[in-house]
Amino acid sequence: MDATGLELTYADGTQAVRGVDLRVPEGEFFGFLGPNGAGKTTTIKVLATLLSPTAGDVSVNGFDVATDPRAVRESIGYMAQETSVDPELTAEENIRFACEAYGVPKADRADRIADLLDLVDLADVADKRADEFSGGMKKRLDAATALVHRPPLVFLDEPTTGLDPKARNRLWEYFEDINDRGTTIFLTTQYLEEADALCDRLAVILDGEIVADGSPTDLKRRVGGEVLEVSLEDGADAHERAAAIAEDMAVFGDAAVETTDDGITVTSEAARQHGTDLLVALRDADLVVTGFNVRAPTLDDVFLAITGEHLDADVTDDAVTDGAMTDAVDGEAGR
Ligand SMILES: Nc1ncnc2c1ncn2[C@@H]1O[C@H](COP(=O)(O)OP(=O)(O)OP(=O)(O)O)[C@@H](O)[C@H]1O
Repeated sequence: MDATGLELTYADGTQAVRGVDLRVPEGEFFGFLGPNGAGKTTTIKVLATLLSPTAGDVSVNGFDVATDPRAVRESIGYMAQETSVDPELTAEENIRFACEAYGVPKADRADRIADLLDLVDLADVADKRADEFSGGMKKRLDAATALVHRPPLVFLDEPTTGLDPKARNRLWEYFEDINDRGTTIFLTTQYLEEADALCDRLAVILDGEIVADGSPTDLKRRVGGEVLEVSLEDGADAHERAAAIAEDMAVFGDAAVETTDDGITVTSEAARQHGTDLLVALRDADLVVTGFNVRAPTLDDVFLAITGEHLDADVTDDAVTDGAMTDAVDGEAGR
């Protein structure tokens, strides 16, 4: 898909997406990362023809969203943030219904349904009603219904939000599986770990604009160097003093220094080489170091470097607990 100068302003004047350029080649696992309200869903809805862009050119699978929206819709899968499974129907019936809606030829339906139930690991509960399913199972069923017409490109809008880590990991497997089979994936997420684990390439959106893009490795490299984590005794005052000392040390160049709950972090090319110099300087200032670690940057460091803020969407915060199905049925613990 290709978008140039994409803009979407809502009727109330909210400029949700402002001049976005995006190109996702065939076969890529692409991640669209950003905090709540950054413009991810708005962008995906334009790409899936659910909203008309206010400005810009967008083509999906070679079809223009403005002039050929029907062809676009027939050539994509779309998994919305809210699951679209019908709780009154069984897993199999939900997929059968999607087959009818997407016009899958009658002769192909039985095989297609069996394949998809297998793919999302719901074959054993094919005859159970979806209202008995856990949040993770409903999401997997939803993913299956988005794939019935074998689209070459699938849009997944925050598919794992609210799921516990185990349910989330199972969904990841299916996404990787369909990507391995050649399906292009456009995934929005606010989970850095998810983006890192799955995506070949990422774009970070903030306030409707793309502020960075590249592979997870590229983005981490751009942070520059490694991250030195120093834990300190005492409270915020000591952390501030330690941060000031690190900032004054010429060996760290223009390092990014941040205070944390435990102490400070220093991100610098010289983190490893001059870490001990920092420890000596802190000791000389009567600051007591209780821990010390040098690590590679994470995507959270990337986000911090770009935006000055952490993207702290913790996947376990609001883990889905609905659904009556037991772990024994689904094998999905920790709900
Ligand atoms: N129908 C609407 N009318 C007016 N403003 C809207 C509408 N839908 C979304 N917005 C606003 O547009 C901006 C982008 O929202 P969007 O839902 O695209 O963000 P998002 O990155 O998907 O966030 P989330 O993770 O919360 O879904 C936000 O400021 C949001 O409040």
